[in-house]
Amino acid sequence: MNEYTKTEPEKAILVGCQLSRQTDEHFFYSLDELKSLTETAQGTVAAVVTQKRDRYDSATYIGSGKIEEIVALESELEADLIIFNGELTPSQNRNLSRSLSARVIDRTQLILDIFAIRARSREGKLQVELAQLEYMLPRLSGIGSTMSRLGAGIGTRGPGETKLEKDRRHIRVRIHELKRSLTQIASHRDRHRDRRKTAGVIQVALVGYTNAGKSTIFNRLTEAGTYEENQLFATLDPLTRKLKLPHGLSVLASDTVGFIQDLPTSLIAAFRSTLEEVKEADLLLHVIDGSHEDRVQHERTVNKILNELGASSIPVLTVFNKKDLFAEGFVPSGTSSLSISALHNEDIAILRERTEKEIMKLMEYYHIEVQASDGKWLSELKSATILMHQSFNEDKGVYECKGYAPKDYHFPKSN
Ligand SMILES: Nc1nc2c(ncn2[C@@H]2O[C@H](COP(=O)(O)OP(=O)(O)OP(=O)(O)O)[C@@H](O)[C@H]2O)c(=O)[nH]1
Repeated sequence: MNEYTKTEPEKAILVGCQLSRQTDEHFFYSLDELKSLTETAQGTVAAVVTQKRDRYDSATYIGSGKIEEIVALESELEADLIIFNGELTPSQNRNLSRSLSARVIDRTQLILDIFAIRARSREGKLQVELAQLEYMLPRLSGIGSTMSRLGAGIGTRGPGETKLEKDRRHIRVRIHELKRSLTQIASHRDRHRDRRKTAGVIQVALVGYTNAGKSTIFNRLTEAGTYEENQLFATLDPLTRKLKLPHGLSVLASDTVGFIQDLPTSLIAAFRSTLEEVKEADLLLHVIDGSHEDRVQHERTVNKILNELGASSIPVLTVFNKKDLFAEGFVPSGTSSLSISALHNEDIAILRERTEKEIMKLMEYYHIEVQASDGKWLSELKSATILMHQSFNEDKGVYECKGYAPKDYHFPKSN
């Protein structure tokens, strides 16, 4: 529960408009997704209304006959809000709000709302607030009082609602402030990223469709190794933590925002900097809810977004999660994949091992001898490489060490 959660779920009517150029598959998947998104935002779906058109009505998005149908439905079902499965222009929103008594929101506002509930890092929260305000600004005038501020239910919640003022001037000032803070956070993050790169720290990013279980896996993978005194790890965003691999090497793991189909453009822009982490990653763990009937579309959606981000060449380990809920007989295929349940410790251990194996593929095998007197070097190898094997060679008086090291790793000089 969070402070924006209402105890009574709001009743929503969903409205979809299928254009002639849109396939049934895409349209109904997108509508199904809108249903899940509504539920994620703690609403219930009371009815779904659809219409086929050649193009959206420029004044009201859908035709007047459909609006009358919705007017009748909203009073019959006592709906609290009408959610349109698209992006309404400011004037469409105004006109629809005049005809309908329930609150009108669109897909973008719904998604922004979910992001507002879920944003965890300070940067994420500020970005959602900025995207909400920028979306709201042109839609302010002439809208009923419930729409003119955040915090009035689904589609209106946000991390900064207490600071918001109704009037545009205040919003513009706040937008300016948010942009400044975000620039500072971004440059701070860039500096850290550079330091991490220079230090050769390997980075893993968890990506996946919303609700796939990324955060659950992330927390379990990293719980043993949160913050260390080590400077490199000390002041990171809370969504990047240390992940210790079975042979002792520590890498950095980042949790990312959940992906959604047709992510509104304003949000892609807002989250671009957070998603930079994805581009910088050496390995992606693509988490898929294997128990979800739409898992194939989910996987496609995520791959499409990765492609758009320019991250499609990064090696991926596909993690089919929620094995405990898989349909009978479902066995995911794919060479670089595994099935787990994030709720089972033994599966998390298997994932950790598998992640280490994938990271080894990015490294170079080494076999070296370390002088017995050179203990410092040995401990350096343990912490900076995957040291698979070490044994003492009595004849030579050296340790034989075998393992995998980052490609640009500089082996320390022996005494
Ligand atoms: N039964 C079952 N539930 C799981 C498993 N993994 C995660 N869950 C649940 O699935 C829900 C979503 O998990 P999260 O970890 O929040 O998912 P996420 O991918 O981070 O979601 P976003 O924040 O939307 O990106 C939570 O209720 C988890 O408890 C699993 O292996 N089995």
